[in-house]
Amino acid sequence: MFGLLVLMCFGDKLDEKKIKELEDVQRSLLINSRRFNVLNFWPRVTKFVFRKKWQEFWQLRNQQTSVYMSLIRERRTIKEGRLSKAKEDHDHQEYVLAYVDTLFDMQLPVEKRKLNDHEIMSLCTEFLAAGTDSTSTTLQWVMANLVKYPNIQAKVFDEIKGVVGIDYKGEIKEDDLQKMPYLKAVILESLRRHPPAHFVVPHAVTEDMVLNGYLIPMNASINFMVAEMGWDGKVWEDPMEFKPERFMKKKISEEEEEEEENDQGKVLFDITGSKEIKMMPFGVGRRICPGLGLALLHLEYFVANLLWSFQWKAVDGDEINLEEKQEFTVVMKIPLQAHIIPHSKD
Ligand code: HEM
Repeated sequence: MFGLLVLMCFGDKLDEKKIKELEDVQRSLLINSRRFNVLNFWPRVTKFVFRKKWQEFWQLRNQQTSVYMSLIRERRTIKEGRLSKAKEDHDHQEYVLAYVDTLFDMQLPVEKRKLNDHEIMSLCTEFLAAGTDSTSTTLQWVMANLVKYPNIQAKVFDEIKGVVGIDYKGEIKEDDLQKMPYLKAVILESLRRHPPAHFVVPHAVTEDMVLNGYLIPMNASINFMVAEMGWDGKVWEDPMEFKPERFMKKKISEEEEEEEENDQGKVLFDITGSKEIKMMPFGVGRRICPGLGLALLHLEYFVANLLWSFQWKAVDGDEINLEEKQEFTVVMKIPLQAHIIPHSKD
């Protein structure tokens, strides 16, 4: 997942060694983020009290800056080179835009200036940190449930088979995924039952306000019980059960409205919460996760291809344990172990 996002962030011409360096420094910062949190309080004082911790922090931070800066500069040179070559050759060969390219061109509307390299680094760090663990943790939860419930796994496999045909030996493509509502329902059910973030990023209001009779003071840190919302028995039937069917539109009788016919068997759920909020694994409103569409696409793509290539089985005598553990995201306490057996499609 990290490799894929690095590719989307910095484009295709990357040195493997640099990707590895980037991964190492990003992981160290993530793992140590809770330890370093204390440095946010009274930096003037903690500079002396936690001198060693500050040194450690700055060492990692300098390492991070050096790796990111060289990647940013390299990409800028590649971009400028390719664009001027394309002009010279009147060559309209497609240039695949990377996330960082969009930042080079961005103009801040109020300050009327471009982003500097440190701001670009900060946004690239956010892109990689926010998108990697959240998606890979969710993927692990989805696969764990598919191993635990072989009947659900078989249903997804049958759906894929129905779309591509049993003789198909290639990769499941993005267009095929649009025709797999049950697969989408499995992913939504996993996000409801095992959201990788049990809270969103803290929010605040810019002036005092009263909501449902409660005073929300200006600048108070506000958060939402994301996991509890998805497990609320007043909203969800058997909330702790893994039932993807709850996201499928119920089949209706033939006599019912003809216009509803097209919706039968489809997933009809608004994950953005624009009409009502029954769960919010990506947050809702203005600060909703901007990677939502990308995350769902990646999850559907990986799950479909992992199931199309292999049958996933529990290791003999092993119960799939769905206990949770808080790391950067909420992960499986005992990571998934499974036997994978290639499907014979001959
Ligand atoms: C299953 C995968 C993911 C989940 C569950 C998830 C969840 C979330 C949540 C709960 C928030 C905070 C929303 C709030 O504060 O109200 C968030 C923010 C964010 N996410 Fe995701 N995310 C996922 C994947 C991704 C991906 C793939 C990317 C980009 C590559 C991404 C980029 C971001 C960014 C940049 C923010 C901060 C937005 C802001 O500050 O306004 N996320 N995400």
